[in-house]
Amino acid sequence: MFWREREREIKEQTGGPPCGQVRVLVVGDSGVGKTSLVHLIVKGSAIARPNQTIGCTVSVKHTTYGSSGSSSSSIKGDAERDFFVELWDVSGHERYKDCRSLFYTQINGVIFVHDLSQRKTKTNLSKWAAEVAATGTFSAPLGSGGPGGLPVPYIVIANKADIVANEGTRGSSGNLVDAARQWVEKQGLLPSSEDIPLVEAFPSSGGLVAAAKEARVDKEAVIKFFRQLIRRRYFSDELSSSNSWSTLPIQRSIHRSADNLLDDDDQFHKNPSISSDFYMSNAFPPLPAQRNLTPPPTLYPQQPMSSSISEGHNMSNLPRFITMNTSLEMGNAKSRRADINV
Ligand SMILES: Nc1nc2c(ncn2[C@@H]2O[C@H](COP(=O)(O)OP(=O)(O)OP(=O)(O)O)[C@@H](O)[C@H]2O)c(=O)[nH]1
Repeated sequence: MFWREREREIKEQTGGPPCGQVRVLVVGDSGVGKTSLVHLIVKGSAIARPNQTIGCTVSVKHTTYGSSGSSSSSIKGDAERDFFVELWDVSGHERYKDCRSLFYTQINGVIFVHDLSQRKTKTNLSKWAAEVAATGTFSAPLGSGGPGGLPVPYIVIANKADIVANEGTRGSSGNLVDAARQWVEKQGLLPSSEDIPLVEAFPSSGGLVAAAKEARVDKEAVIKFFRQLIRRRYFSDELSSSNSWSTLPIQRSIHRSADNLLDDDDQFHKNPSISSDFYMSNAFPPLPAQRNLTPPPTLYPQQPMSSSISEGHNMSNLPRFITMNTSLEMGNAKSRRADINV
């Protein structure tokens, strides 16, 4: 009783939950590089010989989110809060096909991974999307479904660009995100280049391994995706107040079917100069928080805190992604990893 009271007092003083968590599913065919990608995201380094994932491995990326430097006199406006991004790396092996939906619970977002040197792995993403959509449960679902009816934000990562480059295939810039973006563009989901965040930090040549060697982790793409999920789950009032959603090509996105993911194409190779972005998720308006499913367990319940961010930003003019204060850069955040073989 005492602790509950104390917890409530702290929340009142700080204006919201001091920490939270979002769950991201990482799916794609076996061998496309999901584990390698997760390792790069979480550790910022390459993994030499990743073991084939057995069932599912959960890694945790620590990040902070908040509005430091706000002019607000309240503690609330200045507080940065801890968030934990759970990356559920689900084995792509067929042997787990019948049971892997066990891991599709309370999902906030999905990372689809395919191998640029194996076209089939890209076309198969539609199956993954449909499977997750059909058998998963979702936290903070969107109003309408994306590919296969997937009701949460997602990104697509085209991996192994180095192989494609080595094989002499007419390729993109070698940037994984470039490739993914071009694919997204082909789907007609990106309204204009001005909405595209910078992704220079993402592997600009070579694959994950090369990127990891140089300790380059995307701070402007993958991390923004995570922040978006955090915002959706914990700061949903902000999203509602932002009109940025409504400027997006909602119609086209909402009516996409799983088949769209099946479109095998050469788009990865057609416009190598375009920088990247692959947040299809932004094409959907957010739902009010009350429509969320039961959220995954966190230390503190969801509590929208619109004022903590809006001080520092003109919410009505937000780009699709909030430009975060430099103090929130992921490079400053400690990352920890806790692998749990489920
Ligand atoms: N050349 C190259 N190889 C990569 C890259 N990313 C991953 N690999 C290799 O691809 C192989 C499979 O990588 P994993 O990360 O285990 O693939 P996975 O998708 O997790 O596979 P499952 O656990 O079977 O689902 C490993 O040998 C990696 O070293 C890349 O960007 N370039």
